[in-house]
Amino acid sequence: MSRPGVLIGCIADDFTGATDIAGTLVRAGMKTVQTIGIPDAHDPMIANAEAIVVALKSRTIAARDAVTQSLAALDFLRSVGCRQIVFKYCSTFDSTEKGNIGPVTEALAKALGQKVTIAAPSFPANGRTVYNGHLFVGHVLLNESGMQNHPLTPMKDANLVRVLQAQSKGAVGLIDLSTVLKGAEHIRAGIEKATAEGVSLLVVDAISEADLRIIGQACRDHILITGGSGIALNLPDNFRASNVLSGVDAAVLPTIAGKDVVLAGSGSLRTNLQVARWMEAARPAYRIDVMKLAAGEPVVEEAVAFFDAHADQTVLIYATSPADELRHVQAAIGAQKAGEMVEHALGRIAQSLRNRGVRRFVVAGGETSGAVVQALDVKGLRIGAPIAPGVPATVSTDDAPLALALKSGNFGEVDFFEKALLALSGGQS
Ligand SMILES: Nc1ncnc2c1ncn2[C@@H]1O[C@H](COP(=O)(O)OP(=O)(O)OP(=O)(O)O)[C@@H](O)[C@H]1O
Ligand SMILES: O=C(O)[C@@H](O)C(=O)CO
Repeated sequence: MSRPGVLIGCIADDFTGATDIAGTLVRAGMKTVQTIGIPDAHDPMIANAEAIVVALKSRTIAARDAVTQSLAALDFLRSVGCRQIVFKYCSTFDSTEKGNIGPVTEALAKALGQKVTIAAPSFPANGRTVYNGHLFVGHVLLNESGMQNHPLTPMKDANLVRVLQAQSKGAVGLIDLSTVLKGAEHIRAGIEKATAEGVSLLVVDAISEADLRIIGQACRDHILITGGSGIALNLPDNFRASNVLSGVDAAVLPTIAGKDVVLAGSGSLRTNLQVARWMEAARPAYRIDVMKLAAGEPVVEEAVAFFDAHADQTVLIYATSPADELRHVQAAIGAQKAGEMVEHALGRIAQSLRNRGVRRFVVAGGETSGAVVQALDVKGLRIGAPIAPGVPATVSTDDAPLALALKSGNFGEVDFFEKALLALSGGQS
């Protein structure tokens, strides 16, 4: 069988979201590489890839910049021959007031000449389901799940048709669960009917992986699909059905020797619990005091000194704080500025620790992971086995490889940090 080249190209709006969908494609048997930003089309790291996930940090930037970056990623993916494009955003539909999911989807659809595009953020393995267009996290609506307090993208409305409509020029409609449950033909008919009625974006209900697989089948011929990582569950099978996948085991990574560290910049409820669990176990932890950081105090140097003082143990360095403390800091400094300062500090800390022999990084938070990975000048990631749903182990593609676990804020059980450290050191998680 001759190699078909790259089949699926994903544009992810943050780095942990990128590893999430890359992990899904790997588990489905696709040789997948994650690039940090847009690489050169001749970069050797993409040589044998069947899927490429371009990780952008475009979730919280201005909509026009997110559009420009996403179109550049699309150009790259098309230049290497991708047959299907997935725009991957958060399963909690994280968006700023002015976007960016609507503007980016519409720009990609226009560039690809696609009339109607689905939006399917469901991720049932992590409790995110969509029913009658409303996004639930576990048993509660999105806007009651803690996401209403998100530091950068507070989600105050669970009705995704309304949220997406507010961000989009075209009309937004819904393919509801009763249609999804009737099967792929009915979904296709629903999409055709909506298109005829002038709808160009369709939120699609899904409450199980089976639903997402059927939606994936129904959209087999869509050149652009958007959603959470769950929408990719069936895409490799669509290609497998046409016998164009190599079938090589995609998930074996080398073990990386060296020191390790946990860096947490997520403000999510789950990361707060994971940090609390670390403290309960009386493991060493340094808290980044954002007010001190803002006052120009040497917080980065202190964090590194703390690491040095605990050289024989694994250290957690965190800015994660409960919602009320976060609000206090944001009121004093501004949410955007506080976020950037914390990200910059964690990036500098990561650089110093790498110079001290750290080779394995567990990072919590999408924006935070973006900042850390960029500070470490990582260009690409090979994707390994899952540590938790949505979080695979990864190893960077450079000559001096690093092992990284990039965790979305709300992912992983309370003992995720311990599990990830074990998995990255070559143990079983
Ligand atoms: N104590 C703090 N005060 C103010 N801002 C903070 C604080 N701690 C973290 N931040 C900022 O909050 C933002 C958290 O976003 P990040 O994407 O890293 O985590 P998350 O939103 O929980 O995760 P995800 O996007 O993966 O769901 C970052 O910009 C981070 O720098
Ligand atoms: O879809 C998700 O929930 C994650 O991959 C993510 O993008 C969170 O930042």
